[in-house]
Amino acid sequence: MNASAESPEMRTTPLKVFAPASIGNVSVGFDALGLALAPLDGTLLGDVVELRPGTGSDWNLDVTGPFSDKLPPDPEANIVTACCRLFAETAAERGIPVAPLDLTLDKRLPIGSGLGSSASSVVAALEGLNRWYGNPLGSRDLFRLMAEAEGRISGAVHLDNIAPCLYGGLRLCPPGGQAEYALPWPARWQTVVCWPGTELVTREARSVLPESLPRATAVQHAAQFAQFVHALYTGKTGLAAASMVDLIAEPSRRRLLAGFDDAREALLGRGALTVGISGSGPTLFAIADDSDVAAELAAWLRREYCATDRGFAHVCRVDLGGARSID
Ligand SMILES: Nc1ncnc2c1ncn2[C@@H]1O[C@H](COP(=O)(O)OP(=O)(O)O)[C@@H](O)[C@H]1O
Ligand SMILES: N[C@@H](CCOP(=O)(O)O)C(=O)O
Repeated sequence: MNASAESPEMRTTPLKVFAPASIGNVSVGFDALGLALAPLDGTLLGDVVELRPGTGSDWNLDVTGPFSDKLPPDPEANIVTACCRLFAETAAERGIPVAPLDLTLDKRLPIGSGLGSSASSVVAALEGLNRWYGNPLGSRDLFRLMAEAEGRISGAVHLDNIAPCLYGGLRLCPPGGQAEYALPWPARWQTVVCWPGTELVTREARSVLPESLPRATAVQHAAQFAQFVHALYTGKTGLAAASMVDLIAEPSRRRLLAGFDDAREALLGRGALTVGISGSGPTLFAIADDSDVAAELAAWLRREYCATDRGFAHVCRVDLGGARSID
């Protein structure tokens, strides 16, 4: 923890908290597995929330950054303001009064991208608020608030972005509870993510999913999930990659992602170990165990999968730090 040494009442220096981008679902493990990402070139891929002493009687939010123009202009419609109010209510229920602050959201992740954009704002805001006030909420309560805030925006509570974004790494977060567990991730693997520059709102991408699945599909997914976890723990990276098959969301969602099928074929032909939809899309991810291959996949994606000049591709390692203070 990097909390400032100033006491909460006396704090005058701004506090900035960064929360990384994440892939929810790694093809296998729909709603139950998520991976935090850090671009190898040092790009800060995630949102930053800065907190300062309040200058008014209510919370005050400014939004800056490359994707600020895509957010609703009304601060009340921003999930960061909702997080402030949720935090204040929860603290008040525990007899801890909190004075409103001035905040700035540096919106660095595209909205509706499949990179856990709303989770990144939620985690940076709530982690920042808790640090600012001297950590009045325990980690379970804080995690619960983050889940609630993310659920409000994406249409369902799913922890597969919140957990990796907060704690880093690959996290297993069984739906329906608050538990989450760290899983190993192969050190040699590089994850290439490409956001094509278009938007796909999570709520809509969830609405195309089937309500129920055939028994054979459920059995196959459970087996593949178990095989994936076994392969990670035993270092069988080939088996792990082969287990990354999306039987739940991809069959319904791939038609929402222009060029996804062609991209997968091209990337597998260029040495990708596996290719999938990041979160609810339209970001695509591919895994490679060789730097040259990863760089070639990223170059191909920039050329062929990006649909607007705002799109990007990054070669990433796993982010093991999760949410953290930055200068
Ligand atoms: N700080 C924020 N970050 C991201 N989205 C926000 C934020 N505040 C409000 N929103 C709204 O929440 C919705 C998030 O859409 P969603 O598809 O869930 O994003 P993502 O999948 O990238 O997390 C959008 O309608 C967006 O306008
Ligand atoms: N498991 C969720 C993940 C959504 O991630 P996002 O980055 O698109 O918000 C899903 O697949 O719906």
